[in-house]
Amino acid sequence: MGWAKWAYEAWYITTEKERDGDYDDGNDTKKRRLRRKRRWCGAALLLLVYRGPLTRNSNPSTFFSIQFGIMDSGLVSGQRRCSPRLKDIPRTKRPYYGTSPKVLRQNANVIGNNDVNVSNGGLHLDPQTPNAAGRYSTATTTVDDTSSPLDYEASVQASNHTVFNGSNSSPSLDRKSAYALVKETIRTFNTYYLQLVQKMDSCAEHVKASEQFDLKVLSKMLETNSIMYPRKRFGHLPGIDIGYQFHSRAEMVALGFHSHLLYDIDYMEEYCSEMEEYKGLTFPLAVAIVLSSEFDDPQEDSEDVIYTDQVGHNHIGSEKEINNQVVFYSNLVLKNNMEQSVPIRVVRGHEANSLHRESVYTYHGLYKVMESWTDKGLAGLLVYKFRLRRLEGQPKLTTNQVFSTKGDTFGAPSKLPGVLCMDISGGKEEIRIPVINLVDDTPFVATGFTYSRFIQVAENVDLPPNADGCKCNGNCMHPKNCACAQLNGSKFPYVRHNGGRLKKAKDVVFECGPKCGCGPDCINRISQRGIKYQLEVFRTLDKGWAVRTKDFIPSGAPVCEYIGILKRTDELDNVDVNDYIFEIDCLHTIKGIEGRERRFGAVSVPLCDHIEKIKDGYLEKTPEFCIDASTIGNVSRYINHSCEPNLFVQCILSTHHDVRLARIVLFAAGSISPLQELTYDYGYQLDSVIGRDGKVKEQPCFCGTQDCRKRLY
Ligand SMILES: C[S@@+](CC[C@H](N)C(=O)[O-])C[C@H]1O[C@@H](n2cnc3c(N)ncnc32)[C@H](O)[C@@H]1O
Repeated sequence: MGWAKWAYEAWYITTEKERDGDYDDGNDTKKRRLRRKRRWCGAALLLLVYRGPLTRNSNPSTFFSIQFGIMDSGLVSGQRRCSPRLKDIPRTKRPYYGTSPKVLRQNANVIGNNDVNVSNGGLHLDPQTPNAAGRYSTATTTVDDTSSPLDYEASVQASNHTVFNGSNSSPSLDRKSAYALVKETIRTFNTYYLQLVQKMDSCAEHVKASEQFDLKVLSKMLETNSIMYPRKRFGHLPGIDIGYQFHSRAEMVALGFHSHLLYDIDYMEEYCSEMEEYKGLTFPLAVAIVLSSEFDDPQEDSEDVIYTDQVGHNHIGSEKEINNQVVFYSNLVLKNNMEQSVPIRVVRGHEANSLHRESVYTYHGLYKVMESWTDKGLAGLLVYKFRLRRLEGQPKLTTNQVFSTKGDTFGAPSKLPGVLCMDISGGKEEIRIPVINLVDDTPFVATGFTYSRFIQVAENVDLPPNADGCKCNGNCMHPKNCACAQLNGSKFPYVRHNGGRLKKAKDVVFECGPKCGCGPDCINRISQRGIKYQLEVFRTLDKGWAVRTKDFIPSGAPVCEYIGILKRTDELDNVDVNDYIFEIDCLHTIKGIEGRERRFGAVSVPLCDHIEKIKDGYLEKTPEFCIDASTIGNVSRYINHSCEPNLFVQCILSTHHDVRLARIVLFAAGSISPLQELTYDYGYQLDSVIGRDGKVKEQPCFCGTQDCRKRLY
């Protein structure tokens, strides 16, 4: 560990120094030396992190390459939880609520799913294992037995329906496991990240330290066997479809999609040619390539890209000496891919132009290296260029994905086509919320509805008095001294990062309130600051109005509170249809009353004494109170349901401590890219909605996700 510490510190210090401008004296040699030093330190650290074999390459730009360690693949049957709400749904169709990645991985193995193939050396060409990857590979061998096992063009054609047409095919267990596992892996990554951020929260410049955090988080993921694809493999990775967006290079490493934080090309080394499944192939061979934002590619939307190694030259010999490029590592790798027709996963990165987002990387699909040639690069020196062409038969990226990839979110509302209202809040929110309809002629009618930022309370509801608060001054700093933090298990539930993020969903979050000594900037008041992301109400084809974000939203960030009139639920008994009711069922979900489940996965959080004391028998089957947003509300009334949502519901107590009247705040369940629709799980029990005629009402669900339960209620 001494080595790791040395490498980490050296890497950290050099990065800091460069950021602080310590080397910014116009001395290029000094800068180059610094970068090289940092690269060495980073590589050494990564090497230690991955604990894999070290191979020495002649090109300093790819001096070390990293192989993931092999994981064990013990066959242990994973259990899926089942509540009464889900009892009628076949086991394979039940929604996924966040079992640990480990259990999912075990499930994948138990069902013969080779999605996460950790035991056979990483290649998935076994015709006995029918999974997305298996079908793909099997198709290759059966379509044309004489073709190379890596003739991906044939396999793409043959497996079009199973691999690519996700939206049209019914969800299969293997696909579901892979998608769920991707989500869970990213969630684990975010959780570790936020835990680390919290540890560092007292450090002033922590916000900028994301690269160092990434390394630590990835090392923790390796320790806990949480990397989704720990072995490198060719072709598509199940669960990661074309158009999938990574929010950092580290996310790609966490998933095992591309295992370098720094280099463009991820490749398999020479020793792989000794493996049975790769017999006859010449290595090194690239598996994935990241075309970064600096990458100058004039043909952005074409099917071809021209790639030149970012380093561009071999820095062999003295520091100042820059040689012509020779066909070695990154170039050799691509040449090998070209000569053997082995396609490469291509990811394209773009700098963000919106709040809190650094970059986004979109998976564009499999590309084949078509040709290579030499050209004049910097100072007239020789560089190798490669033309990569997208394999045919792969779906095109949607407009949203392309826009999002470019960090472009359609510009100012006034310039947008189809704008029906410039600001639904009428100036009440700090950021305007436009309403847009690009799909049909439906006008936006807001008669009978008043926008409000704050909850209104019905006359027959008595709010409890404000609870005694903490005695902190200014900002609450030390959880041990803060009475509110103590209610949260002696920890602050939030970290300051990106304007405040909830570390993980809890049964209830106790925030500081009116009687607390702290001010509005206190870390324990994150949900009280109103909407800070650019949201947009838009028309959908089948779900009416919906809400999407124009900004990147980091996981755990508060998005909006469900606003409306706080009412007694029994008042609604005579109402026929009201689509805008939110039952405050915090206690019911915590205690599993009437089959209600905890809302955000199986995250086990200790119940605080206060809630523990409430006896189950005391609770009505239906929550006593609800928030009715039919006549008064905010943007959250337009947020639709999804069976795989990107928001989660968090109960929050910030004035009184009566959980039956808790505030309902929606938080980002993962990183949310611009232009994604915002959704949460309404959590209806099936057959729980009865019409006036006494018959069970059914509402089909159009969320369109892989694991859709098909009914809203
Ligand atoms: C709170 S409102 C959401 C906003 C609503 N779409 C609108 O146009 O005002 C809830 C209603 O939206 C529709 N809805 C929401 N999510 C849906 C989904 N996944 N599938 C079908 N309809 C949905 C249902 O009619 C539901 O009762």
